[in-house]
Amino acid sequence: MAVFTPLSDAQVAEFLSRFDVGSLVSLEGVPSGTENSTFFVTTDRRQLVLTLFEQGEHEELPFFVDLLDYLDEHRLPVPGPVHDRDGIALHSLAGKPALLFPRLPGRHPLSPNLEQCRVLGDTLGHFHVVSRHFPGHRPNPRDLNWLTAMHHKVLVYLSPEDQALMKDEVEIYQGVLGDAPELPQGALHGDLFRDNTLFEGDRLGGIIDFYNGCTGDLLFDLAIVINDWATEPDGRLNRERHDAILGTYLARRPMTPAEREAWPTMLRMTALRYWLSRLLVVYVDPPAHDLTPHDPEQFRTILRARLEHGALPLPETG
Ligand SMILES: Nc1ncnc2c1ncn2[C@@H]1O[C@H](COP(=O)(O)OP(=O)(O)O)[C@@H](O)[C@H]1O
Ligand SMILES: N[C@@H](CCOP(=O)(O)O)C(=O)O
Repeated sequence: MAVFTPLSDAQVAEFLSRFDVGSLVSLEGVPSGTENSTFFVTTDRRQLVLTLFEQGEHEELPFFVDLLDYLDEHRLPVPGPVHDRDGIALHSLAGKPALLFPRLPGRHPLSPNLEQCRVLGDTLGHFHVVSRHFPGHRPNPRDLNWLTAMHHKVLVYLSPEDQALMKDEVEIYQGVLGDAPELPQGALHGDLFRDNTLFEGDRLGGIIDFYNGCTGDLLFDLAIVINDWATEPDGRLNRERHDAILGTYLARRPMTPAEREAWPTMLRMTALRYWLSRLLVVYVDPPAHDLTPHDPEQFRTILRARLEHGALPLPETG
């Protein structure tokens, strides 16, 4: 259950009256959210999603609005925030910052087929071509500096073997990525897991949940995608999904030589990023709400598999 702040029909009807979206017909809390309160709102004119921000840095919300507006203007499949009659998107409701979005069609592809992988790779490639010119700035909150600063907090909860693994890995990333030439930069989704996309058959209805959005190494975003979308339960890469995603991505945005060099390290670093963030949730900073945390072991397994088997060859593009 993840509606942390219940809303009445009257509150939402009054809220909607500043927007040109029609009148409230029905309001439904969305149970699957993890951080914010999300509602499906139906009016006599359209289907919408209302999000109340429960946690996080509220001063960063204008960045997310600007990023979504920018991507929407560039015809990426994202929920461009609905602006009111005065052009304002960000409001307050029940004492919480609130945004209204179009409701996008589709379901999360938990076992994506190869066409869905191709579509996702193509869309992310397009996203990154466009996002290189996004003028906003928000440093990546889960980059190597964060890993370096935070990994100490969980070491005490790990076996001696895992402590050594985590410490050695962070040191290697500092060596490899610290000395590398700057990688191509742009705006990132920052958490593009399967459950942050919606597909209707093979059509991508949209990419949602931009609250890890930031600016930084584009390769970081791509490595997150490969680790989530193209990994077998034993942590090894699934070659077909890997090639489907990277084939279409690289056709849109070929990697630079520095990115090719950094790629195996980036796959490991983004696996460790989730191993660590999930460990922090379990041991150090559990959420105020009673939600089942994601399993840290899954990303330890992925990290170990990347270490043991390395990266797969990158597919050739036409
Ligand atoms: N624009 C949207 N269109 C359709 N469904 C959405 C949209 N935004 C959110 N959802 C649904 O609400 C759920 C929770 O939203 P999300 O932004 O992921 O919340 P949280 O950050 O709390 O996890 C999503 O898994 C999805 O099912
Ligand atoms: N998708 C993530 C959750 C979001 O990451 P966080 O660093 O913002 O906690 C996961 O599967 O762990």
